[in-house]
Amino acid sequence: MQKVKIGIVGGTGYTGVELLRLLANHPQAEVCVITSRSEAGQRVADMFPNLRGHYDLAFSEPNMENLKACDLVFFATPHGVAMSQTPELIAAGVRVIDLAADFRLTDLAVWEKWYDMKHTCPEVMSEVVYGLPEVFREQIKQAKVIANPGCYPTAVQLGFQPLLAAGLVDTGFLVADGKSGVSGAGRGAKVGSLSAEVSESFKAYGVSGHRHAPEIAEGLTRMTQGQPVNLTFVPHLVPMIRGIEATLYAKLTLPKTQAELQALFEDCYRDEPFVDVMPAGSLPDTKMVKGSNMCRMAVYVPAGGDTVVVTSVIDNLVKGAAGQAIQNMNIMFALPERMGLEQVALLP
Ligand SMILES: NC(=O)C1=CN([C@@H]2O[C@H](COP(=O)(O)OP(=O)(O)OC[C@H]3O[C@@H](n4cnc5c(N)ncnc54)[C@H](OP(=O)(O)O)[C@@H]3O)[C@@H](O)[C@H]2O)C=CC1
Ligand SMILES: CC(=O)N[C@@H](CCC(=O)OP(=O)(O)O)C(=O)O
Repeated sequence: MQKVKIGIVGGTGYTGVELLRLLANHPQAEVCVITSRSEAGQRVADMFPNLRGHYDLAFSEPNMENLKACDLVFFATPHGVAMSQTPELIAAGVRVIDLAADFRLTDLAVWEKWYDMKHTCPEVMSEVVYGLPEVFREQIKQAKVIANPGCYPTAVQLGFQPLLAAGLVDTGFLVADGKSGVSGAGRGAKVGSLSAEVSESFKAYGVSGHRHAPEIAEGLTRMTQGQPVNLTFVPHLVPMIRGIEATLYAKLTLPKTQAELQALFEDCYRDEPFVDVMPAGSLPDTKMVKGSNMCRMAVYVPAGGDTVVVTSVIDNLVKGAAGQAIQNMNIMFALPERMGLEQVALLP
C-alpha cells in the first residue's frame, strides 16, 4: 500500500510540530513538504531535536507546486491562510485538512464577523465536512476539505452530545466552562503567554464573547436536529502548558438518575476509539490525556437534582488539533482509525 504523501503548511507552530511528532510513528504517512517562511532552509531535526532520527527534511517556503504533489495538505496556520490556497489544491486533486477555523462555520456572515476578514472561497464550502469523527465519520470518508474543530469545541461538543442526541436537556440553557493550557495560544511571542504573566494565576477571558461560541453552538444545533441552542461559553487560561478541561452544565427535562446517565454515556461512546467514559464516581483530569488523542469524560447529577454536570478533558494539541487531524486523515484514506494515534497519556 502506498503511503499518504503529506504537506504541512506552518510547520514551526505548536500544532505543526505536534503533527510531526505524531506522524513520525505513523506507518502509512510520508511527510514530503513542511513549510515555514521564517525558518526556510533550516533542518527540521536541528530546530526540534526531539525529531532527530525521524525526519530528513528541511523547512521550505510555501510553494504551490510542491504542495500539489502531495495527497493531503494540513494547514497548521493562522486563520485566513488555508482559504487562500485550498481552491487551487482541491482543483489539483489534493485533499485538505485545516487546523484553523477557515471552514468551521457554515454561516459565513457569522464567520466574517468573528474572524474579522472576508471569506475568500465560499464556493468551497459545499466540499467541506466538519471533522468531528464521533459525529461525521461517514461524511469525512469522502470529504475533500476537513474543517478540523477547535480545541474547546471538541471537548464541549463531545461532552454534550449524548444528552442532546437523547433529547434529555433544556437546549435553551447550556453552560460550558472551559479551561485551557497556554499552548492553546500558539507559539508566537505574546506578553499574555509569558511565564511571569500566567504562572500562579488563573483567569477567565473572552467572557463577553469568544469565537468558539458560534462554532460550538452550530455543532450543538446539528445534534438537536435544528432545535435552537442557547449556550454560555466562558474560557479560562490556567497555568499549565497542555490540556483543556470543560465543565458543562444543563437542566434535565426528564428526571434521570446518575446510573441512567452513566449508562447513556457509556452506550453512546462504546465503540469510539478516542472517547472514554470514566467509571461512575471518578473524574478525569487533564494529565490523563496529556500527549494522547483521548477525550475522557464523566457525568454527574449532583445531589440527585435536575442539573446534569459533565466534565470533559482533552489535550488541546492532540484531540484538540493535530491528533484529531490525523484521525480525520485515517478516515479519509481508509486507514485504521487508530493508526499512529495509540500513544498512552504521559504521567506525571
Ligand atoms: N494551539 C492550539 O492548541 C490549537 C491551535 N489551533 C489552530 O491551529 C492553527 C495553528 O496554531 P498554532 O500551531 O498554535 O499556531 P502558531 O502560531 O504556533 O504557528 C503558526 C504557524 O503558521 C506559520 N504561518 C504563519 N502565517 C503564515 C502564512 N501567512 N502563510 C503560511 N504560514 C504561516 C508559522 O510559520 P512561519 O511564520 O515561519 O511561516 C507557524 O509555523 C491556528 O489557526 C490555531 O488557531 C487549533 C486547535 C488548537
Ligand atoms: C489559551 C488560548 O488562547 N486558546 C485559544 C484557542 C485555541 C485555538 O487555537 O483555537 P482556534 O483553532 O479556534 O483558533 C484562544 O482562546 O484563542
